[in-house]
Amino acid sequence: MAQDQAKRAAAEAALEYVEEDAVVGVGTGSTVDWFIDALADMRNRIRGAVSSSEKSTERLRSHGIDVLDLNSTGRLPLYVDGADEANRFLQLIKGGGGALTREKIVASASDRFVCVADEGKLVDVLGAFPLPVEVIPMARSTVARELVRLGGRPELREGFTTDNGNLILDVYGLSITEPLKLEQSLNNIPGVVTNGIFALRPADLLLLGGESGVRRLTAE
Ligand SMILES: O=C(CO)[C@H](O)[C@H](O)COP(=O)(O)O
Repeated sequence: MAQDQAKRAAAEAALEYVEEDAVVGVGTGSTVDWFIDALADMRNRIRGAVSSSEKSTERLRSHGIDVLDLNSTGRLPLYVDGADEANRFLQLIKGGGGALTREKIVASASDRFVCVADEGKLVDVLGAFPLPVEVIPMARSTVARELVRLGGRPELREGFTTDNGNLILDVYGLSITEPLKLEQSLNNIPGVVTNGIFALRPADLLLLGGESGVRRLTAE
């Protein structure tokens, strides 16, 4: 099964978790694009969506789905998003698309986080995928030096600005054996807005598309 079809199958399987009349939290990325396209068929049965990026907002609106402000919705019953890597505790690396900050905000405001991905995203140890870190522009160098001190090799994502007007450092060479601890340490570096480890708020359910259909994983 091609990777794209695996993503599509996982994304469409997430529809069954969408409740009538709900506001749905929507992530960002190619897998989520499939979810948005599928959600379009339910647009008259949901109240709308809270989006995690300008890109997803545009796609939601193109399907006639209302995009609501998180400040006016309160907590959300469901957040659906992709991942760059997931381990068996459903801790994730996210931010390949650079939307990690808003993704983390919407995930933390949601009662249930359903992560949709192709099975190639499941790993034993997080970190083969370079860890995205969103930084305030003036802190780029100081944060980069601190990331080197922690054992990583940060690289500026050239020509990229986040929806929040910040930069992304992609950190290579980290073997993330203690995701919770590293997420918290990175949060403490002045100038770091968000890091792409989702361990403080992991996914609740992982839908993995692959050859044999869609596997449903909950945390071990
Ligand atoms: O975190 C993300 C965007 O910031 C995406 O969810 C992640 O990069 C996965 O993307 P895709 O579904 O295209 O493989």
